[in-house]
Amino acid sequence: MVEEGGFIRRSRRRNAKRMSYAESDEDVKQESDTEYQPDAGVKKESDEDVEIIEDPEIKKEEDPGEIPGPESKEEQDVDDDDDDDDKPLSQRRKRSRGSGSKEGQQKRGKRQTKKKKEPKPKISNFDRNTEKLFQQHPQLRSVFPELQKAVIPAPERAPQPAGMTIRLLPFQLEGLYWLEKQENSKYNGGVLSDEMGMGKTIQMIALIMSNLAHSPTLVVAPTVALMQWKNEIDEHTGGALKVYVFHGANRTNNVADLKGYQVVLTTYSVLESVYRLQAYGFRRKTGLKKERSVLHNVDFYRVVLDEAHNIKDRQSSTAKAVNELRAQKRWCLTGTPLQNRIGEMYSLIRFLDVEPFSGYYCIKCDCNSKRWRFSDNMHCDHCGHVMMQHRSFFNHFMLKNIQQFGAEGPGYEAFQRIQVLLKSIMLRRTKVERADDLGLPPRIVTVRRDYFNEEEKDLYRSLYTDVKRKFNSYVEEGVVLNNYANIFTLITRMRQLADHPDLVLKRLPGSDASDGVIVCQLCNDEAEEPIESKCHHRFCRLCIKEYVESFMEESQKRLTCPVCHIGLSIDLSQQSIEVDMDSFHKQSIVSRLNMQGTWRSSTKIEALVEELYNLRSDNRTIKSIVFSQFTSMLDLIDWRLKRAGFETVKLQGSMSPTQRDETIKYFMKNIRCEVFLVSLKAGGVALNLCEASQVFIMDPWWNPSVEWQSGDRVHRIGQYRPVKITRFCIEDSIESRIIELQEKKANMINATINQDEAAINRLTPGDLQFLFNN
Ligand SMILES: Nc1ncnc2c1ncn2[C@@H]1O[C@H](COP(=O)(O)OP(=O)(O)OP(=O)(O)O)[C@@H](O)[C@H]1O
Repeated sequence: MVEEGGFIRRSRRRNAKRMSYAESDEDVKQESDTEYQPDAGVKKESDEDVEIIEDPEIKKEEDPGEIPGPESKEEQDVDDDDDDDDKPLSQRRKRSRGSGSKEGQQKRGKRQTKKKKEPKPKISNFDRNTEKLFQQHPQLRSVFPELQKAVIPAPERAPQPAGMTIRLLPFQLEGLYWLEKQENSKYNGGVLSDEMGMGKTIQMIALIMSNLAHSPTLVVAPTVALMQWKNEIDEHTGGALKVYVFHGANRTNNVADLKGYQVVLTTYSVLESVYRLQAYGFRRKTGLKKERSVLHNVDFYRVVLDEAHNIKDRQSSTAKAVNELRAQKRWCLTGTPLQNRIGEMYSLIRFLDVEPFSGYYCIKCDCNSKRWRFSDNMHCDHCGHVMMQHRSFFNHFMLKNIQQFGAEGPGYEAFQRIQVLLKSIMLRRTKVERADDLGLPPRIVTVRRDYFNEEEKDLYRSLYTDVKRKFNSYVEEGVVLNNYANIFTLITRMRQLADHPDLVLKRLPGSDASDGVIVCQLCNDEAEEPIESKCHHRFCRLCIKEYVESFMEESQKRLTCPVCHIGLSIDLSQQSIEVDMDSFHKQSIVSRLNMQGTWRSSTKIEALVEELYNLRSDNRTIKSIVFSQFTSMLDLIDWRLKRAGFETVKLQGSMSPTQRDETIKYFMKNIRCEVFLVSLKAGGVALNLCEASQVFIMDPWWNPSVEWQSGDRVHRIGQYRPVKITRFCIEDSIESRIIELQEKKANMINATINQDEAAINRLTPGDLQFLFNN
């Protein structure tokens, strides 16, 4: 009876642990690299009677990448318990019986005395689990030793591919040699991670040209880069490559059509939307309807992901959509270094299908699989062992110890393993390393500091006093994080006021739709690339992304919607909401102001006008790019510059790829057009604007990488003039504190190896204190 009771208690304890595991797993899922709960809903373009379909997979898929370390008490106990699982019940009972009996106690006593004499060396849980993994999967033992031994061939130059009308630079020919070798290796692809603007596109086109028998190649790119790919291919391959742009309402739905092309170009959002319609369908009045995805039914030779960090969230529907593509060779292009973003790297490894790094392994049997499949939320579909007994190779050997120990001890070893893997699958060169090949002119960055005029100062002071009072009361009550949404919105208002008071005083009404215009609920501007949260609030993609990424709470559980303050759930990579053009009335701030009468410009806008006047010269046009995060600011600048006699063009997120392309071409080719106004939300990445040599950044932001990317639009191959980047800062406002904070964070990026970029982007309570501390 006692024995039975003991057994029953024991089994109950085990269940309790399973439960707490399931809970904690859910918790850590929130801590995944995107730090938000992906929203699975999406709407099919232009179908009014379409209902949102949930993605059942997203919720179901557990993420071993996020399992708490085996060092946690919970997991340690379960592992110990589960050693019994393979034994017959009678033996388990015997052990349990023995432990309660006199004989058992005597034995234990003996064991304890023995233990005192020769203490066993303590084995860490990591080592214990590693050994279990190796026992069941002996082939894993040699993975790292072999990688370490692998000979990385000395860089050689491939011949210039026939048919390419552009001469590849020496380091690009080396890149081509590496691409060819890598594609024919067991990895079937890899990551080309040259710094921005060094010609990753050109090198990939050269790879396609080097063997035209293999086709088609699918290139997935951000919308802003789509036409650039087409132009680069058309210009530099003398018509040798037939290109199909899979985008827009008239795209084909015939698989055979695509097979006739060497290159198919599409965007992440189109790919995600066609995949969703195929996998989950959409509801019409007549019932659930699924639609076959053309892109997922072609056997591509190769798939190239441009700006591959778009799939950094492996739980996002975009990552799922790319993983389901059929291709023999897989490539990722990204200009951002991977070493510092270990969690994000995993998503790329999964797309590249690098074995054994992308797989899951059972520590109880030889079961291994590419997918995490636990239909009953407890047992593996393949082997029946419980979740806890499965390990993600990448997570176990690389991620977990870094998360736990940083760059020390076992964390350092894990970091070394990552380096070894990257050596085999990634090529990265920097502009500094290849300065001789590139022949790039210098790049000078300056901060122009101005002071508010009296009227602006009064307005700013009253807003600031109010904000500081609120912030201090949150600090006193210890509720800073609970009020993060409020604080973030208030900082946005202060930044807008530093640009021009009208951005705050004349902003659009609080509702998220006004006259067909979607209004971002964070910046209160017309939303750029609008996306929607589960609670149905709409934001510019960039505004909400920055909001999510800046929140420092590790679990992200307390992150709330800035509007309704319930827990925020939003898929940052969802397709933008299409604006209904029939009911759309452009609500530019200019149309809401009396510009002819009493309107006053601002200190910052006048500072820009002064800079641009100083650039004017009689014998040549010096072209400039002006970046702002706020579209209304760009509207005001546009109006003011036109009055001052400057010809301008503007790039906004609401433009179609063709409109963007035409606007860029107009700026590049029209000698009279001096200023290009670019919304940071629309044109921060993947733009080639090297006709310009001056960059003006209107509103500083604490994430330095956004500004670096802006500068890289003009400091790239093809630039022959020195590039000057001017950052505007109103000295007596929050902007000067932001710049200081930015410098602090930039130093951190350089100083740490295990600091992921998300951490740098976060605004900790300490950072907030720093911002309000004047
Ligand atoms: N060998 C070359 N000769 C002349 N121009 C070149 C050469 N290689 C690249 N370029 C030009 O340099 C510019 C930058 O190249 P590309 O867009 O391929 O860079 P990238 O590394 O993909 O940049 P990003 O990371 O910003 O997307 C393009 O305009 C391209 O035409």
